[in-house]
Amino acid sequence: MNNIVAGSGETATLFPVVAAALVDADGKILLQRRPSGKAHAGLWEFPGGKVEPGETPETALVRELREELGIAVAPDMLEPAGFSTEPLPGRHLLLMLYVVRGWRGTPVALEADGLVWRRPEAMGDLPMPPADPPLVRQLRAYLGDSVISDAESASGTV
Ligand SMILES: Nc1nc2c([nH]c(=O)n2[C@@H]2O[C@H](COP(=O)(O)OP(=O)(O)OP(=O)(O)O)[C@@H](O)[C@H]2O)c(=O)[nH]1
Repeated sequence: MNNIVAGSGETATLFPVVAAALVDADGKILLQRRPSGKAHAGLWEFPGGKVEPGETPETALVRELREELGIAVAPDMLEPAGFSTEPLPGRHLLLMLYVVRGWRGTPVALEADGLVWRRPEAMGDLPMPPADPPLVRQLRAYLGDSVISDAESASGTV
């Protein structure tokens, strides 16, 4: 079920990963630094991780945010906001990004090397894994659109 046909004609195993863009009251997004000893060590990423067998993307992300940051997120607070794909050795990454605007608790780096809050337009100077720049572009478009539609609904034009 999980095998896809890669462009070369070979098959690759799909590797589903979920990630969150936590948005604070100033419109800043939380990024975490991957620890040494892991793939992409030292790079900045959206918190999240693998979808384990038997999990939905949403249950996986709720679990990862609890494990990595110590926060509680209700599944209905996860807004699908974009995706990216990237070939990896022996498998193919499918990285799904959700916007999260509400959670309980204060994020703490329980697994990462550090945390930083950045506006999406200011993320360019942080080194990120190759799959992430497309997500940042989609995030900027998504948040820009939702800011516009929030303003329109507040002014009664929608
Ligand atoms: N959470 C997260 N993972 C990302 C991002 N971008 C990206 O390429 N990834 C990749 O997606 C995978 C995430 O899985 P993971 O964090 O659970 O895997 P891991 O290898 O660190 O953990 P493991 O030690 O349990 O195997 C890694 O290969 C990671 O490099 C991102 O923005 N957020």
